[in-house]
Amino acid sequence: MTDALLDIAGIRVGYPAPGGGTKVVVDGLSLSLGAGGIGCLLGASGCGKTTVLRAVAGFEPVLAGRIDVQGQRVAAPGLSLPPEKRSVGMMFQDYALFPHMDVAANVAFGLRGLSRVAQRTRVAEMLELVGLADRGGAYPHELSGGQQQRVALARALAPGPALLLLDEPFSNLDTETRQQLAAELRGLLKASGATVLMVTHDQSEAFAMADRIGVMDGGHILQWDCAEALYRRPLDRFVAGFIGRGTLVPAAALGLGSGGDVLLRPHALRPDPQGPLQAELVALTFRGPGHALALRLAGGSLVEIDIDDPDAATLAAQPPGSLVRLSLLDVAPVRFD
Ligand SMILES: Nc1ncnc2c1ncn2[C@@H]1O[C@H](COP(=O)(O)OP(=O)(O)OP(=O)(O)O)[C@@H](O)[C@H]1O
Repeated sequence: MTDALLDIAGIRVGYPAPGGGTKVVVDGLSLSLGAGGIGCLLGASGCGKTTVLRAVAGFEPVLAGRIDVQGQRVAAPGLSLPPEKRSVGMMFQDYALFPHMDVAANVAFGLRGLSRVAQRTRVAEMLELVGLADRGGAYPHELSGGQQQRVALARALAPGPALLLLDEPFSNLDTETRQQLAAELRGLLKASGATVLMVTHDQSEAFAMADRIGVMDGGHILQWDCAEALYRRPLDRFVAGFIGRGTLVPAAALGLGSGGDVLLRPHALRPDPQGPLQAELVALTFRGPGHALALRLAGGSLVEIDIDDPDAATLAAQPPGSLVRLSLLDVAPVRFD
């Protein structure tokens, strides 16, 4: 055992297959989170993110591997502690607030073991934490989506779980509210001291929320790292393509020797009349702010780079098909064999 608050080692999780047997959807997955850390599983729909949360919460057994919470084994083959014995709280995609209960009663829902006075104190603390101290008497339909989400968070945190699981916490909110709330929710979670494992398919949410992110594909974590490391030092081609904007191009197309492919980020190349590289101009598009320049490199790779307004003004006079000279700014680009 380690001193991590959540330690998942090599879990396999599956569902009954229609024709009999088991369809394995998570395999050989490991991660570990220290107390107070926020971890996030990031991946496309169907890659197994929710299944991992369900296994940690105690709704799905593990077929191999183990899960420890606070040093206690909660899941292993043949062992599955019931959800209520795991000290794990969960906030689901749709919040599922009780519509006929006011905010205070919703938050008190998981506190039935406490005295009335203790319940009232804890509810007040939680509503204070999420900035809704004066809304305890309101009903869910009287609140905005963002406020409802904060009530759901207060309800999930109220019993003081060692670990909080958040499944797509922003899925009900419009894009603008999401951006604003991701940073706010991170602040609330950090203030609460909770250890959190969340899932999302949205990279900007993962970046805004998490200390560590696991990029998932096909039931595996390909890389478990901080946002910056995923962007700057992706360990494999899938992560390189999935995180941030960028294109893998043959090293030779950028005048770099010894083969393989290079990850070209949008700021890695810039127009430069004295530059050593040459590419064909495909299109110049105003993005607001800045411009995107689509280019065809030697060998045929199509790439898009971001350029400054002065460079765009110079290139605006050049027709598609003309040649553009370039220099490579990224002196040590990420390479794959
Ligand atoms: N109860 C179930 N029975 C059978 N198969 C299931 C069940 N739940 C999920 N699956 C399958 O397991 C795979 C992983 O699903 P999961 O919900 O974990 O993915 P996800 O990454 O969370 O996707 P999403 O973002 O769409 O929720 C999918 O192929 C899904 O169809």
